[in-house]
This record gives sequence, C-alpha cells and structure tokens, in this order.
Amino acid sequence: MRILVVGAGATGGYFGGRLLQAGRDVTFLVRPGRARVLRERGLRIVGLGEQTVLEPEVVLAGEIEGPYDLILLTVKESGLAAAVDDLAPAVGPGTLIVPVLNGMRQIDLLVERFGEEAVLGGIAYVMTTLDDFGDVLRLAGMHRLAYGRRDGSVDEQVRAVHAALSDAGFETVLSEHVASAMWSKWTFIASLGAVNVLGGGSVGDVAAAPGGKTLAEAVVDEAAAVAAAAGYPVSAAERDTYRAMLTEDGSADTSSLFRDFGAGLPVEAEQIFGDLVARAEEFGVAVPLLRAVAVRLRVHNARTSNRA
Ligand SMILES: NC(=O)C1=CN([C@@H]2O[C@H](COP(=O)(O)OP(=O)(O)OC[C@H]3O[C@@H](n4cnc5c(N)ncnc54)[C@H](OP(=O)(O)O)[C@@H]3O)[C@@H](O)[C@H]2O)C=CC1
Ligand SMILES: CC(C)(CO)C(=O)C(=O)O
Repeated sequence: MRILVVGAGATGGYFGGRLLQAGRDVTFLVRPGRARVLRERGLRIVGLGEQTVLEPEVVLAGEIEGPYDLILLTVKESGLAAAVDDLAPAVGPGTLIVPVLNGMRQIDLLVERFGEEAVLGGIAYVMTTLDDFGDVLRLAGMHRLAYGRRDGSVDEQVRAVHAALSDAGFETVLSEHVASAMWSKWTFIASLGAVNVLGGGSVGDVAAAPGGKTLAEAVVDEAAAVAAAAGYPVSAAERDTYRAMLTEDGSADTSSLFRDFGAGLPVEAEQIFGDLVARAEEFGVAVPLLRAVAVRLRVHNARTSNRA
C-alpha cells in the first residue's frame, strides 16, 4: 500500500517514521524548509532512550505523481487549508485519508473537497514535539493511532488500511466509534488547554489555587455539553476521568497548545476553541469560559503573526 504522510512534524514524523522503519512504502509531502532538514539530518526519532535515524522519501507540492492508497494528514490548523490543496493530486478514486488533527473542522474541509467516502476519522494519542534540531522528540511512552469510518462501518478498504498501519511499532485501533472518540478527545484537549490558559499554569498549579478545581470542572462541563449537543455525549465515566485528571493535585500536565502559547508560537485557536464555540452557538449551549479562551488565543495569534 502506497502511503503519503502529509507533514513530517511531531505526529507525522513519528507515525510516518515508524511506518518507514517497519519497511512500509511511505513518502512524506513536506515544504522546502523541512525537506532540507530531512535531507541533511535524516528523519530522527529521539527521546526515551532512543536515537533512530531514517532516510525518508520526500516530495514537495507539485511533485506528486499519481494517487496514493492512504494519506495520513498531520499538519496543524495554520497549515490545513494549503495542505488540502497540496495533497489533492495524491487523491484518486480509491484513496483513503486519515487526518490526525485534534478537533473536527478538518473532517468538514476534507469531506467538502474529496467526498464522504474518502475521509476516515483519525486520532493520534501521542506526546511528541520537534526539538531545536528538527528531530521528533518523544515526551511520553504512549503511541496509538485510532481510525475508522465515521459511520462505524468496516469494509475491505478500511481493513487494508488497518493492515498497512499495524505492527509498525505503535498501537493501532480500527474503531467503530471513531467520531465519538474524536469528540471525547476534543472535549479533553479543549478542557486541558482551557485550564492551562485561564489558570496560567499546569493542572497542579491551577488545582492548588482556591477556586481552581471548580474552574477545571466547569470547563469540562462546558466542553462536554457541546459534545452532547452535537450527538456525541461523553460517557459519565469519561467525564469523571477528565474531571479527575484536570483537578489532580501536583499534576505537571499541560497541553501542547499551552506549551506553544508559552513559547510565543502560533496556536490552534480555531481548530480547538473557535470551532467548539461556533458549534456551541449553533446548538444554543452557553460556553463563556471556552469563549474567553478563544478570544485570548486569537489575541495571542494576532500578536505572534505581527511579530513574524
Ligand atoms: N504533537 C502531539 O503530541 C500531538 C498533536 N496532535 C495534533 O496533531 C496535529 C499535528 O500536530 P503536530 O504534528 O504536533 O504539528 P507540527 O507543527 O509538529 O507538525 C506539522 C507539520 O506540518 C507541516 N506542514 C504544514 N503545512 C504543510 C503543507 N502544506 N505540506 C506539507 N507539510 C506541511 C509543517 O511543516 P513546516 O516545517 O514546513 O512548517 C510541520 O512540520 C495538530 O492538530 C495537533 O493538535 C494530536 C495529538 C498529539
Ligand atoms: C494531550 C495530548 C498529548 C494527547 O495526545 C495532546 O493531544 C496534546 O497535548 O496536544
């Protein structure tokens, strides 16, 4: 199966790198700066005691010759619209696309462009970042990719994708509930980001402040109310888990969004917050805390782009 990984950053470099390491037929669609780094240093996966160096096949936009069987879309919000244009020549009648972005907006964009049949749901459960050298740095041991048709059906084409992604050094889940799982992860990631941004620190920092735990529970409730209104309720058990994780004393947890925020880098304001607030408005769900985070992050993004 010919696999095109769009983006070779923290998630694309990790999962694509593992697939390459396992001998799968992988090509990375990258932009010129990243292509240079990959050609000079190779694609490196480091951290947790590992130093893997791989020699990836890379293509630039405009160099794609014909369709791929599977496309793993691993860009962030800021790169999404252009990446959808760039990957279009790789989409043929039998191509399946697995996006791993947090949130749901990517699904609407991809379906509008390539049709319902071509677009699977996808979730990356991993904690990676690019270090100062451009290497993929693992920050935690979890590494799981979940995907499946959003209506829960399983056909030969999806099974073939599952086979192509499996046994490559990370866990894979062919999910019959991927849309619910995406909403659940969105609920969690938005809640974690909101706790960090509104509270100005890690989960433990916020939990230690009077009123901090109440704030954390309130953001979980807001995000979960939107998921429920969308028809993907987070189960009571998951909600309790999220509440417990986000009020844990001493927890150093922060979201990658908050780490980027702290580092003065652009963040996924629309993908993770703006879109959630827009959907809440559509459903008539009040989300004052999430709305405040969206505004704060928009101001941050405007400032970062003014500096660039
Ligand atoms: N990192 C993590 O631990 C996790 C991230 N996620 C989610 O996964 C998504 C991707 O995040 P992550 O991998 O961390 O992001 P990164 O910024 O590390 O990687 C994205 C890569 O996409 C590349 N890119 C952007 N536009 C294009 C394009 N048109 N063509 C080719 N490459 C392009 C960028 O390349 P360039 O170098 O040219 O800018 C960049 O290297 C986000 O939605 C994030 O929220 C989900 C779970 C965990
Ligand atoms: C919380 C985590 C690491 C889960 O995969 C994530 O998605 C993020 O920080 O952006």
